Amino acid sequence: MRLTVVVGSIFTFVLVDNVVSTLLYVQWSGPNSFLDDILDFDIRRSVLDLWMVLLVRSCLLFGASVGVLMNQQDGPKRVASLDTLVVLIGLTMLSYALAKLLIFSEMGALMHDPWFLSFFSWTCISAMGSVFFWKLLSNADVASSGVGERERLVDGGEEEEREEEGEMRGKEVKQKPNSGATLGRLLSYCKEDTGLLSLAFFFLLLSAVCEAFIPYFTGKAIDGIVIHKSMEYFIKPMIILTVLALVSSVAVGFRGGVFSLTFARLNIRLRNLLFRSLMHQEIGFFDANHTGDITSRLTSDTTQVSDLISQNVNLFLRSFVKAVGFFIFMFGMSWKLSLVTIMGFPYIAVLSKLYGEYYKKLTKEVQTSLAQANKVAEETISAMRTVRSFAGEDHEAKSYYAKLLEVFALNKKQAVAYTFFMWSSCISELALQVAILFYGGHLVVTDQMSGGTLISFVIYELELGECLESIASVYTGLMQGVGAAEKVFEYIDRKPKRTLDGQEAPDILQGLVEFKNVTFAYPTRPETNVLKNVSFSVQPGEVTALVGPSGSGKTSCVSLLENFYTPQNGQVLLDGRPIEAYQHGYLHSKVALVGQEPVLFARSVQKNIAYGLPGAPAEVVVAAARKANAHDFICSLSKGYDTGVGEKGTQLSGGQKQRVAIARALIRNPSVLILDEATSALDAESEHMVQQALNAVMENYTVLVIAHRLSTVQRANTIVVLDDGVVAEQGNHDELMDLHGLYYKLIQRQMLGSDSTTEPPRPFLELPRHQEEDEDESSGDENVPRY
Ligand SMILES: Nc1ncnc2c1ncn2[C@@H]1O[C@H](COP(=O)(O)OP(=O)(O)OP(=O)(O)O)[C@@H](O)[C@H]1O
Repeated sequence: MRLTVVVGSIFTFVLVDNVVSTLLYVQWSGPNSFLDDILDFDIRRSVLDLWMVLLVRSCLLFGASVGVLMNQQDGPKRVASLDTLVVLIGLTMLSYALAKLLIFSEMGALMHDPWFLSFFSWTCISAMGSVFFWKLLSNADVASSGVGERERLVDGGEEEEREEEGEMRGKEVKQKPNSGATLGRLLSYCKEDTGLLSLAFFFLLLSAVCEAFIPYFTGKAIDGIVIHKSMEYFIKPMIILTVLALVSSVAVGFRGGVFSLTFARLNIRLRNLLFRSLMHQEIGFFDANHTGDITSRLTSDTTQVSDLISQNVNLFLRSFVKAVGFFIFMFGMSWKLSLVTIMGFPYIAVLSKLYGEYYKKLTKEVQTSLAQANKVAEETISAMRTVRSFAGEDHEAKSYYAKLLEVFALNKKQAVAYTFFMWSSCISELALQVAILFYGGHLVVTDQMSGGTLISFVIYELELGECLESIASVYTGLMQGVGAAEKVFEYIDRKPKRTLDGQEAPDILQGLVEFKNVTFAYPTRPETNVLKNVSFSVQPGEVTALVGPSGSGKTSCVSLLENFYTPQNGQVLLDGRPIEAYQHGYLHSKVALVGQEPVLFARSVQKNIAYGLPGAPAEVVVAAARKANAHDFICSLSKGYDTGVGEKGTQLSGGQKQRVAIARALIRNPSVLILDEATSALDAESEHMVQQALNAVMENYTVLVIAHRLSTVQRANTIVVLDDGVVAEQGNHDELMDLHGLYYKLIQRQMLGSDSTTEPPRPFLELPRHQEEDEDESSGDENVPRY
């Protein structure tokens, strides 16, 4: 709402409040002058104090409104920061009015005076109204009020810039989620379980009603012995008590079981949604977020959500229904004592709210910190061989311990917060009990209540205290669950920055790849262009090689061709169409990649080869394996094609893995095959086996090959030399050698074995091309390819 409207409403409210309260006060005090009332003030007869309460709320609202009008930029924020204090003040005004009612009730006729009752009611309404208007002021729309528009525009502009910047850097721009909305959304995921939830609610009501009657009949049983001194009066309530206790126990069991079932289903739903959302995120998202963080949301956060929500919703409903039942009984027994009880509640509620919010903040921090620790553990364990080979065990253990200490520092904060919360909540409860006993004792002494009723009331009050304690702890637990849920929803709701919604799927694909003036920067490093105005093409049926020093951008070209990222400028075309115009599944069946370090899944060889093609016939798998020179070694494995390859394929050698990966690419019968350093990590024997497979493949496919070992690409139809993200040279081997440029230098360096980034060349690589050809011809080696 616009600030001017809010302030106008507040001024009107303050005016009306002053007029009405003063009129009611004057009506009550009659001919006595204001000064007499002050000088002769008696809390049991005067309502001057209620009028003073009016001054407090008027000053608060008036002062805050003027303050916000004078400082529209920060005013609403400052008002909002005092929200809880103002709620407390409002509650105190309300409690004071109730206390006044109780004091006047002691004076008999005074309480029934219509002017007093009107003044009392008006004070209660205005106390709540003040809190309402305060909230309105804290949320007022400063922007629309005209003044300060310029500042807002400047600020807004900056904000937009910051948002854009955030987007550019691949970071999320986060809005503070609303706890109520998150909880509502979680419950909406249980819609399908409405039947189960209704059943749980039925058992909940049944147990709560039974439990609500127990203190009442306990009081009856005590009255039977103390007042009636008769077994008959004692036994009857005892039998009812037993039946109530039995029914309530059975209902409690059913209720708990059904709730657990419902929330187990919620857990499954959340995980499923989250995993699906993750599967559709763009590759840049996985560059920017660590695997440990992501898996921690998928595992521990989702479990926390369902566990905490299940326990706490169960506890909250149970406590709430019981509390309502107890209240009804308590009001029936003594409205005066009930008012005393009511006065204490709001303070306990505010206390829990404050604690709950602080706890929620801490929980989020603990989870983030835990995810960091998990990240270290996961990274270390998955690279255990490297850690062992560098004797980094102790160092890694220390890093992990340091992360755990960070978690512990937060745990300490949680413990301190809990200690203070328990102190304050126990003390406030104790104060309430003392007040009840004190006032209850007075009521019994003045014959306004029987002793048995006081005992029942005290039992109810104790039970109510427990319910409220549960509700307070529920709030904390729920906030903890909501904190975890917000993190889960953040990923579920995340819209991928790149959608794979291309539709093209032509029947025939030539396999012509063109890079046209491509400039590209990774989303995590938007300021660094790793490819600059790169143009080259891969002709159908030919072998094109990408070479260049390490970090020159070869793999980045492959990533663009795989449609993992969008270039900032220029286009990557396949048969003349932009790569993103193709259907996702179609593109990856036509453009297949054998990566630097192929990743296999912990499944059988057969399933790895047929990955993404469920139901591929066995003979097709075998044919692909044969083409990849992998059939023989697969047959020699203990279970042949059904042999498991272990996590990431660790149970296979590097060369075997690579050949399975080649088979996985070939089974798709691709139009374009990308070989990214497919033999770089292999020993000579494995390389030979893989190279044999590749030689055969290269003759039959359009191939884009990247290799450090220049001998493997010398026979390519075209060699594109990249240098620091720029195409430095293009041509075939001879043309490039004649240029005496970068390619020539690379060849020279390799021949001399001085390129530190590569292995020393093997003997046959050292031969100049014509000599190599001569030797090839003379040796008649079938395996040396001619492209
Ligand atoms: N996911 C990424 N996020 C940010 N920067 C990246 C990412 N991958 C690579 N880079 C950077 O992009 C540049 C080009 O890397 P790229 O992997 O394409 O080079 P390359 O020529 O394939 O190198 P190599 O031969 O050593 O594999 C490098 O500076 C690298 O640091």
